[in-house]
Amino acid sequence: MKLQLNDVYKSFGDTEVLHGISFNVESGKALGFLGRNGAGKTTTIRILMNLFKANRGEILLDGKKFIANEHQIGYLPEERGLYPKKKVLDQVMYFGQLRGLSKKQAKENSMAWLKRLGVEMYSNKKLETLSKGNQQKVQLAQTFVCNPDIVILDEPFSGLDPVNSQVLKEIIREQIEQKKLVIFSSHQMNYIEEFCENIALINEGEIVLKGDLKKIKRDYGMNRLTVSVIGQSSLELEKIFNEEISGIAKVVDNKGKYLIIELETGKAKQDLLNKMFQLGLDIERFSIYEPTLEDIFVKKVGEN
Ligand SMILES: Nc1ncnc2c1ncn2[C@@H]1O[C@H](COP(=O)(O)OP(=O)(O)OP(=O)(O)O)[C@@H](O)[C@H]1O
Repeated sequence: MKLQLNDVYKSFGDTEVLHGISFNVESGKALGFLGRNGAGKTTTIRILMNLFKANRGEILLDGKKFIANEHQIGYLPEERGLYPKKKVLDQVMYFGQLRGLSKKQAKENSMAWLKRLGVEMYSNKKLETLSKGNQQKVQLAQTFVCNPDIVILDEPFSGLDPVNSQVLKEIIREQIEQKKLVIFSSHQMNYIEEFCENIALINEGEIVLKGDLKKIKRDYGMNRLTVSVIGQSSLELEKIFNEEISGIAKVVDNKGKYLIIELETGKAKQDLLNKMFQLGLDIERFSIYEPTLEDIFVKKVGEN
């Protein structure tokens, strides 16, 4: 399956918040959808879910108009939508039935998911009596109860302790392996790096970066190296770079234990190595720099 958003616009009153965004999601390759607070992620997801109507643009699934109600979608919204006074099993089942499962199937699936998420012992308790993390797990059971083909997770790890995060990680990995179409929105970059082959970065209602995360990292790392030497602090080494190596490379960041440097245009790694040997520097570290997603995020949308 391939989901395509093409040139989607959305305004609230006179304020346009999405200015023509486009990106694709393919099954089996999770998409990390990220951006700063207020960038437009939730609005985009709500448009996908048909909770908001776009002013312009189209959403296609395998080339045909995408109508959310015609598909099994597991949506974990940012604002959690459960009933505090209702019993846990009843509300997960209710949602399953709402999505077309028979009562029997809904009960079976609900119990299986509550068990998988380690909250089956609360099935007859009112939701409001559960801890925040356990309520989150019930919400996750609801997300998966109808065995969705499309899974949209907005900050799914919020409130989960490390053990429960591990359980959820396994579930998400499974969903990806089962070739589900997964959209994962989070401010926690480490999770996006862990699961997502592709990313779409939205800033102030525009997609400013998208595509294969590995390739994006390679492109961002281009011409950058991490360097340290034995017997010199990173501050001392920074000074040497500024004073004696400036035509070959410049320091872009001092990480304390090492420097991130960028080769000047037309200069190669070998030029820098030669110069460092010439200066008698005892090289400890000299490797291609691979930026983290957080580095890329801050660089791309960190200003202002
Ligand atoms: N119902 C609404 N009415 C008016 N403006 C809205 C509405 N929903 C969202 N907005 C505005 O649209 C913009 C995008 O908001 P959105 O919730 O999509 O951001 P987000 O990327 O999900 O942010 P966060 O990471 O904080 O959840 C914001 O300026 C927000 O104030």
